[in-house]
Amino acid sequence: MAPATPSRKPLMAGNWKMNGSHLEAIALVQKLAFGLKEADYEAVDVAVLPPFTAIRSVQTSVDADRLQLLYGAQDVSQHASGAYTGEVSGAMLAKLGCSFVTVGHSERRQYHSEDDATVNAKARAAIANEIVPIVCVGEGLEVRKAGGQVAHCLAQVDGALEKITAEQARTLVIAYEPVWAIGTGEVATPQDAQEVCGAVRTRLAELYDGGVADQVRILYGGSVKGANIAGIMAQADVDGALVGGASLDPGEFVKICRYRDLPV
Ligand SMILES: O=C[C@H](O)COP(=O)(O)O
Repeated sequence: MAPATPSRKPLMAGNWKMNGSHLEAIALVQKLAFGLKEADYEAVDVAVLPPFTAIRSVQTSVDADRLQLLYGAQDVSQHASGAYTGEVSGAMLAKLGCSFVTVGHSERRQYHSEDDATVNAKARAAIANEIVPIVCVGEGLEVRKAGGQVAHCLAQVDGALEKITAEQARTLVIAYEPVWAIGTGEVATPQDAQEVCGAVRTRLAELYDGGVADQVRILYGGSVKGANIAGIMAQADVDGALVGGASLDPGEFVKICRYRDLPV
């Protein structure tokens, strides 16, 4: 199912990371389906990003119950097919109905040495299969302490978007995830999130045009939960969240999707 994205409909994407069996994934989807109402889906796109082993089960649950829940993967091979042991291609993910795939997550950059060229190749592999890449950028603590967060993230954006056309860029999602705020309980302030997300949008206008910049959804990620989402979503250039730990708790994730009801 293609995500509905007219005029930057907010997107809440739950990155489950390496958690849960396919059976636990089904249970989690069922709980989310029970918690999320029609009005929620009208207000926001909601997506889950299970581990590869659970995507087929999520697809079956979504199809069987005709859920409006979108789903995707956490990684994609830069190659189309062939002798790449352990890798999963964009075509395979497309066949499973994936709408999204994260590329360039800091955990892939850090633990699998993925550089901007690899992130770019993966983003293009996703696009070639009509899957929307969620391109992740973000600075580590040292860069943040030195005040280099904007330059660092913009360089990652430039690298990730090489050879991606304006037409392709329109549907992109970019996620700003300061590495020091991932899974640490340290949340960037709403102003920190806006500073980088706003700079990314300006860069999109420079790389492409204002129309593209207006359409691309820019998410914040890093220790997002019900208690802080409303303030983050109040920022002009934040269009949603990439949620890790809190997305494994269906009650908390539903609360995040209903950020409009929460105090800023
Ligand atoms: O992809 C999600 C991010 O890495 C954030 O994870 P977190 O919400 O557990 O901090």
